[in-house]
Amino acid sequence: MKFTKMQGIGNDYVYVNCLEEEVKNPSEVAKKVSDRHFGIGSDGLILIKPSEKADFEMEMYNADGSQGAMCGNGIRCVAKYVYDYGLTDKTQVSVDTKSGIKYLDLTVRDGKAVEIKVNMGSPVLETEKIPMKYPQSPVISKPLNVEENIYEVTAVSMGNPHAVVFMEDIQNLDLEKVGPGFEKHMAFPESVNTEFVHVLDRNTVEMRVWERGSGETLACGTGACAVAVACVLNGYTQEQVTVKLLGGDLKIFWDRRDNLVYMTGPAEVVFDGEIQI
Ligand SMILES: N[C@H](CCC[C@H](N)C(=O)O)C(=O)O
Repeated sequence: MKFTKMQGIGNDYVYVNCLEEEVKNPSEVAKKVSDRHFGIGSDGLILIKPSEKADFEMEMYNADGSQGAMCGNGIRCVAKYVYDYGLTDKTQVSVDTKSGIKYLDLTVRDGKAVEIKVNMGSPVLETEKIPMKYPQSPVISKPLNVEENIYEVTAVSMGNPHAVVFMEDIQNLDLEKVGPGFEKHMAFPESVNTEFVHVLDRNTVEMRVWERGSGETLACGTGACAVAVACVLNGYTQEQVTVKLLGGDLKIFWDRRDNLVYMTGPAEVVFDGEIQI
């Protein structure tokens, strides 16, 4: 199987051009290629497929083989791949996903896409899903008991589920210990991606993420969008937010007039390869 390893601010996936390759059991392939010792090493597998509804289709699998509905860092890399590898000469590309068609604008320099802006669609506030101990007026964040510790959580969907937790110190957070308790919490029957956020100023936050199906990653594009929405709803930032992740920064803008979230960031090719799988 021919593949291209790519990364969006450190959120790295194995990409397969399914206009040329066939991947029979993508869930199993995702687990094998993601292994950082016995495989290629990645946060998961992303298939680039033809589409009747858009220019291309993105099918995404986490490292544990579970299928994700959307991947923000991944879709920027898909756009870069289809342009750089000559599948299209358009600098405005549409990509169908399990959470709908996304529209991307490519910035090209020396014939390569270097920055990609994605219309990530409209956020959905899902905090009401979290059971309240006492009935209160509708609130943006709700208490969630994780391993006997109470965390205030703002639940936002960007086509995939996110739980956003605000705290003063995320550097010393033991994510390996805390992350799984959120991921598998009964409040999220389809599991959840959890973002731990420290607000730096009205336009800047830093975050770490424990991703559903992949554990801690260096970045999460949909998560950064969910964080920006949660920051605005809780009154911490303005609608234009720079989200600083371990792997780099993403620029997020929530246009409240038409309720669309825009994410802008880089995408890089690491290497091309072939693997017997
Ligand atoms: N783990 C996520 C999919 C990958 C999302 C993330 N890598 C991004 O860039 O949005 C899920 O199962 O919903």
